[in-house]
Amino acid sequence: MKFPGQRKIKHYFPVNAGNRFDRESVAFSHVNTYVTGIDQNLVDITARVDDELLAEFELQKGASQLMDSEKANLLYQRLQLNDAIEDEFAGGTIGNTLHNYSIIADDSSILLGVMSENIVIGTSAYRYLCNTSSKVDLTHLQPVPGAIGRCFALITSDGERTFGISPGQMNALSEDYISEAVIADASALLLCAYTLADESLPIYGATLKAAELAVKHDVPVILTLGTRPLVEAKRETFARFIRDYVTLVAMNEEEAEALTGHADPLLASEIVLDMADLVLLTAGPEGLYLSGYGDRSLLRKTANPIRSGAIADFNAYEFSRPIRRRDCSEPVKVYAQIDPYMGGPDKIHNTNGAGDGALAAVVHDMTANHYHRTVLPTSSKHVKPFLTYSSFAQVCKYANRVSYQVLIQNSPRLTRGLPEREDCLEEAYWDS
Ligand SMILES: Nc1ncnc2c1ncn2[C@@H]1O[C@H](COP(=O)(O)OP(=O)(O)OP(=O)(O)O)[C@@H](O)[C@H]1O
Ligand SMILES: O=c1[nH]cnc2c1ncn2[C@@H]1O[C@H](CO)[C@@H](O)[C@H]1O
Repeated sequence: MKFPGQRKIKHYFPVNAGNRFDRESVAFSHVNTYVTGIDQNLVDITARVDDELLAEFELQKGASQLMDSEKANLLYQRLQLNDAIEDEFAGGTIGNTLHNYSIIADDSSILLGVMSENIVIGTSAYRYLCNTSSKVDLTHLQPVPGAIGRCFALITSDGERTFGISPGQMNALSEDYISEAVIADASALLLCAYTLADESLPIYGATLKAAELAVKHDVPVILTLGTRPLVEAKRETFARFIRDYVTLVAMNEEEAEALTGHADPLLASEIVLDMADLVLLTAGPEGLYLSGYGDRSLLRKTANPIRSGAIADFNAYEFSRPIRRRDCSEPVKVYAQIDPYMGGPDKIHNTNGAGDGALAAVVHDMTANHYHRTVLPTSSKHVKPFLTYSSFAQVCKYANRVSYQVLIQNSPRLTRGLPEREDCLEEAYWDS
């Protein structure tokens, strides 16, 4: 696997500068890592629409919502008639994150979900397979006799995306297709709130089984919250699930407010830290926040100016590395924030998937840490079971950079990794 943001070799390798053994054991060892995750497999049908069309089809702007197949077919016909469809491309919040992880980390991932057993050229299933990185292992998917899901990703002129979901058989995933071996050896298990929305669906049971196995095998569970109305409707259920199973929660500001009642990102993160160990909160043009725990004796002071918001001096220890609360002798909440990379792209056509991109970067840093610990358990990097390889501040930079890449591509799935060097930046950007 590639190490995250290998811009400053000195910063990442060798860990103990000049130690030839360390360098060689890293270079020559063949440790296989991968992450896994469960998704409602679907394709994104991206189309440009106006607010009137959203109103006509009773779609709540900015949210993800289910549509019955009659309405979905009518919408599809209308979009075709208006020549509004830009793309039909593999989507799904976890599918995107695994794909992007595999692209930026050059490492494997295993996708769990359903796939049509008969693939016909041009169908959603066909497109899904065509647009997924070959590093994403699709051999554990459950075959189903019908179609996978369709997600109408409707983009309005303000760049906002609204999702209408026609589920097909995307929720048919049975717990029989959740293999203990796959979960036990993974560096992380990625889940989304969407598969926890309806207890009567098979995919709900599959998600619960995967989460239980992950906890049994001490594999970090990562939960991304999906969409505000769902979090509002299931607030208590999700809070309980997070307390019981989740290490890292990823969400945007709206989902954070729905979960905690706080619109302020720092206050919302503080509350979520009482349920989980690490919180990624993306805030669109305000950048993103990464919050978690540091152990008091291992805290590292920032060299950046100290900042205050709803929490005073919140970034004081952003150079520390995140660790689970239970692994701290004296846990201290640590916060970091970063503005959009380069201020964000000049023009944003479509923000779809920018949050998934940020999460893929955090997952990459966590997996790099797992890999390094497996190869070099005696390294000074592993005096404690840290969750990431890099500091809060560094992970923020990386997540922000990957989001930017998604935004300039206008598509949630990256076609290639990040450039090795940032020509537009001074090397110093990657220090610290
Ligand atoms: N308007 C913007 N200007 C600059 N940067 C942006 C803008 N919107 C998003 N970003 C960047 O993308 C990151 C993630 O964006 P956002 O908070 O919109 O994610 P999200 O709502 O979870 O997206 P999705 O659910 O579609 O994946 C932000 O942290 C920021 O770095
Ligand atoms: O209900 C859903 N289940 C799974 N994925 C979804 C759902 N709604 C939207 N997305 C996915 O979220 C991605 C951006 O984060 C989009 O690519 C879309 O496919």
